Amino acid sequence: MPAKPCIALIAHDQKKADMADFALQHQGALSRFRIVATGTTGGRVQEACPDLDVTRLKSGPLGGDQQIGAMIATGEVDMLIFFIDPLSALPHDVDVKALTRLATVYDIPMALNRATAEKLIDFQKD
Ligand SMILES: O=C(CO)COP(=O)(O)O
Repeated sequence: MPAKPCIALIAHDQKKADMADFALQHQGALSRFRIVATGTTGGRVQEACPDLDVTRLKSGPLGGDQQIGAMIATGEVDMLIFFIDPLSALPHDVDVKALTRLATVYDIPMALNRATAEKLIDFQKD
């Protein structure tokens, strides 16, 4: 069986409920991926969808965004869904920028809000 593609899931605090709901709604499509997530986001996704296998990395402000960026640079991530909060100041804003930059450099499909994520995940259904 070929290896599953990898999807990275990240959500800022104000968007975590939205991410948990998104994961619940799209459990079927997400189960076709290996899922990696920043620490707290991964916990919320796992809580909402206990059947999904989620690898939790460090929390975003403690390096999780950078870990996912490194995985993108080494070709390990095929898609990024990142629900960003554009209305709050973040101590690790530079990490967020670096991550979205690398996803652009490596031309990874990337959704930064739910509307785009819904479209991207729709492509995964057949
Ligand atoms: O801060 C984040 C992304 O920038 C998300 O990290 P957590 O999922 O650990 O909250």
